[in-house]
Amino acid sequence: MAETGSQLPGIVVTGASGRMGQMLARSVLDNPATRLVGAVERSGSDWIGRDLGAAMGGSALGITVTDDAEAAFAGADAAIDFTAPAATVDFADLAARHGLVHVIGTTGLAPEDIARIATAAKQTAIIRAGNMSLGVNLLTQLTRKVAQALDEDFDIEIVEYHHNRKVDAPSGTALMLGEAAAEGREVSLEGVADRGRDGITGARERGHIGFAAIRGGGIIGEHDVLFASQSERIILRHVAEDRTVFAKGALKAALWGQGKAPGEYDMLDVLGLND
Ligand SMILES: NC(=O)C1=CN([C@@H]2O[C@H](COP(=O)(O)OP(=O)(O)OC[C@H]3O[C@@H](n4cnc5c(N)ncnc54)[C@H](OP(=O)(O)O)[C@@H]3O)[C@@H](O)[C@H]2O)C=CC1
Ligand SMILES: O=C(O)C1=N[C@H](C(=O)O)C[C@H](O)C1
Repeated sequence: MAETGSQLPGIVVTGASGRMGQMLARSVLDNPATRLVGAVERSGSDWIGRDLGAAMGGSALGITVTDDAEAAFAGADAAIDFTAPAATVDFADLAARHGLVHVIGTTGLAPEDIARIATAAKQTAIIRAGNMSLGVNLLTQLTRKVAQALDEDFDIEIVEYHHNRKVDAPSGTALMLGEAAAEGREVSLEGVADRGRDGITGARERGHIGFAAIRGGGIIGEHDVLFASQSERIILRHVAEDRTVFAKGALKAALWGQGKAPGEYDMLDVLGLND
């Protein structure tokens, strides 16, 4: 039976004034299978109290941007959250209390943030990924397979490129790719990651996985996984041409999560790429 407007999953977007927040709000509004039911910003933002559509430079939508996340979450089926770590852990608690699906795109989470999210996921479905695009999630699988096939004669280096407003490094995507490479090699990433080189570093250690972060202009997000031996190089590369790839994945996750048991999920679960 076709769903009527009020039965479609209602979605709240947090960080609504942000680069991803605006992209997500537009994607929810454009998707005939979803309803936008709330837009949350941090207290003090000059978007609070304004109509979201007008604040985004278009016509009014009848949705007022609020800092009352509690009220916004109470009436929703899912929250899509691309904000900042301190906000995301609070939103996870809130999602758990209201039993709504929490889709987390926020990166730069510390181990204690991830532990708090895991606690919240005992009460509701939480889907989290450092990159929600189909391409990057496929790339993690390829990276794992290539790392498995090659021995430590091949040095693995992950190079990420982002815009000059990005606040965390390595990117969430770079860490996903690093985890995939470490998994392929059957080692713990923590034990082999080189997350920044400066000065007299000594020669590269065999078996380590290196990370390098480039920040410049408006680069949306590009990632290279380099496998380099003395005589050949393989480079796996993903380029995000625009932010719709992330929003599309997040929306897919919000819909996929409806009716799922409490727990932690990732985009491989959503995309059916777990093998
Ligand atoms: N997983 C993925 O596929 C992707 C992940 N990201 C990640 O998403 C996050 C956001 O990226 P981006 O949109 O570029 O960043 P922006 O800085 O443009 O947006 C973040 C927004 O969150 C808001 N915010 C901060 N704290 C709160 C709070 N307590 N309550 C409500 N809103 C809050 C910010 O408000 P203010 O500016 O006023 O502080 C801002 O509007 C980053 O961690 C980024 O790495 C980005 C793209 C893809
Ligand atoms: O901050 C961004 O912009 C992005 N962040 C994510 C990350 O940290 O990998 C995903 C994407 O690359 C864009």
